[in-house]
Amino acid sequence: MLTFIGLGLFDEYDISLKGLEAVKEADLVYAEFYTSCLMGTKPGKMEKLYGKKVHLLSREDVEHHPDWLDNARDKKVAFLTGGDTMVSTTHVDLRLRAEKLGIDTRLIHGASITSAVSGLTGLQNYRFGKSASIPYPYESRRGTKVISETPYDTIKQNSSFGLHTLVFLDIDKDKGFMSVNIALKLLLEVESKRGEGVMDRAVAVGIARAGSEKPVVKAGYAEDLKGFDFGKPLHILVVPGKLHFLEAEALVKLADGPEEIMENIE
Ligand SMILES: C[S@@+](CC[C@H](N)C(=O)[O-])C[C@H]1O[C@@H](n2cnc3c(N)ncnc32)[C@H](O)[C@@H]1O
Repeated sequence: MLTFIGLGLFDEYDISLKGLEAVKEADLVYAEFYTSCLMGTKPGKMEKLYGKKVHLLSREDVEHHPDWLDNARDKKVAFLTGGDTMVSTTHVDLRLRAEKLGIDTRLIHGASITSAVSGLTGLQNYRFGKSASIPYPYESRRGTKVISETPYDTIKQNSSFGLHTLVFLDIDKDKGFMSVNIALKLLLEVESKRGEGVMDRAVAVGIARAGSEKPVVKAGYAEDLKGFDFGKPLHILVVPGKLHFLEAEALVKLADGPEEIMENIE
């Protein structure tokens, strides 16, 4: 049996009781922290709470060579992931591989950043369009910096329908956790190249450390927000589209947004 368990958002206590029971009962416990991670804890603290050794898996172990899956043929295996295990991950592939090997699978859900963002900002979940991800720029073979324009295009398309865009930020082994500040700078660089008015007049909302005692939620014009100190990771960004009156009020009152946001009410 392979049990996918979402760990929630911030520390070892965010796991559900059902998840905790399943980890305690497991013969083997694996975890991946490259799609997301819990910044308020460490593997050692998790192991203490679970009373189990946690084997850390790389992207390679999960997506290309999941040899460890074989253990789930005759043992109870728990596979842990930050947030909800199936939200903005490709772990359905792992589940399908397991099922093809004749291994039974089940899911134990965890709180996800996708729902936390609606809760913290007041932006309604059903008014979001397609999500985007911002990767770190890379160097082309000619040695020039290449910035992905895909997130800019996704924001542009969602905005044309009045929809909000949730923007996931890169987690890179070498470069670290991308901040809201870097993400906004990259989007504004694309704006100055393309000049289509998607970001320069946009209000954005940055969120840091959802699930912690003191999450930071700050709304403002992209240009102003790019210098704001959001503190430690993880960070995520939202670019709102048209706003319902209550959403606009929440951004002003709960996210310290500029009063002009009220002009964006549909
Ligand atoms: C690829 S998504 C995976 C989402 C995860 N499976 C979930 O359900 O929450 C990971 C990205 O979401 C954002 N994120 C995840 N947890 C967060 C948190 N607690 N606070 C702020 N941003 C977070 C970061 O931008 C991070 O790089």
